[in-house]
Amino acid sequence: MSILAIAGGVGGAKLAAGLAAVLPAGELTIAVNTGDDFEHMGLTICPDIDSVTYALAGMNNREKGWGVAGETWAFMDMAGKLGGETWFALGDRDLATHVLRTQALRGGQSLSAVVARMTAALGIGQRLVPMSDDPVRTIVSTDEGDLAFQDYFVRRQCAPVFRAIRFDGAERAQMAAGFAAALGDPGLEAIVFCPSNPILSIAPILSVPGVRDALMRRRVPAVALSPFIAGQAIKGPAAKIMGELGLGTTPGAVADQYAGLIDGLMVDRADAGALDGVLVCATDTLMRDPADQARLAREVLGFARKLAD
Ligand SMILES: O=c1nc2n(C[C@H](O)[C@H](O)[C@H](O)CO)c3cc(O)ccc3cc-2c(=O)[nH]1
Repeated sequence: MSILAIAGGVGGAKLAAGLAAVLPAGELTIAVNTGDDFEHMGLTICPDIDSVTYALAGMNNREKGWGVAGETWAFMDMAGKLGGETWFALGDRDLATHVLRTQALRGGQSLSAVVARMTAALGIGQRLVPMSDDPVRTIVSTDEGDLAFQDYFVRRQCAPVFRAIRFDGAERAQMAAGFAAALGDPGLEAIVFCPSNPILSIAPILSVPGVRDALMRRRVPAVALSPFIAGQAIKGPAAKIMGELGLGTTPGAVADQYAGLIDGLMVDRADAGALDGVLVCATDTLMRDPADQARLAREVLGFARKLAD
């Protein structure tokens, strides 16, 4: 039996780590957003893949939600002294990931191959796959014009008003083989949308040709975990963006983002209440530590299995 999780970075990584901890090794595939990826200081940075990787390896920085725990910043300090860019912080340990990945990609390896090798090296027993091996780049249209994703998210701290989003390269991108294999796995038991930002993190995955169709045609239950508690995002700009788009942050607004793609929505107890078209399950959705992540992962899987009955 197998489970497919669909995840962005910070919020997604926590549930992904919980699922990885409670499922037997090899039974979980996590398909991860690469729309946030970019070239910076000559390196290919894949923030969501790295956030999920570090979380599954138990080496993530829990306060920041990205990067490595116990990080040092000598490289950034020196780069700043030399007049280099410092708005996007690359820690010394994290830097090794970007350098080795860039070297492998330039040597002709696919992103999938690089991710498989690095996750294995860090002792991760579940499959982590990029949504695609082809470049897809998220562009945010704002009141100040179009911004590349990290310019909007990190450099401008999401301050410009969000108007629209597009995923450059998506129309030419192919689903990564490992993602397609998980979607087509006859032993697939359930699909889980992690509590990532539906607009910034999940929409790019759905923009890859074939992904939405395959999810619509699923024969197994699909559940999403809402990233909101009482209208507020646990971390990040999801509430601001959903507000600026006039969508709101209610469970209904989340369910609308996944219309036709989910059978159940897990929400916090603060948001309990029935919805049309999807079954709702209310629980404590805040993940403070690995124990919460594992508990919530078990509850999400239990909910999905109940939907299959
Ligand atoms: O807010 C920040 N996020 C940083 N992130 C996080 C990242 O840009 C976003 O959280 C995601 O793209 C959104 O999911 C990094 C991620 C990496 O993998 C490597 C370096 C960074 C650096 C920053 C940073 O300086 N500031």
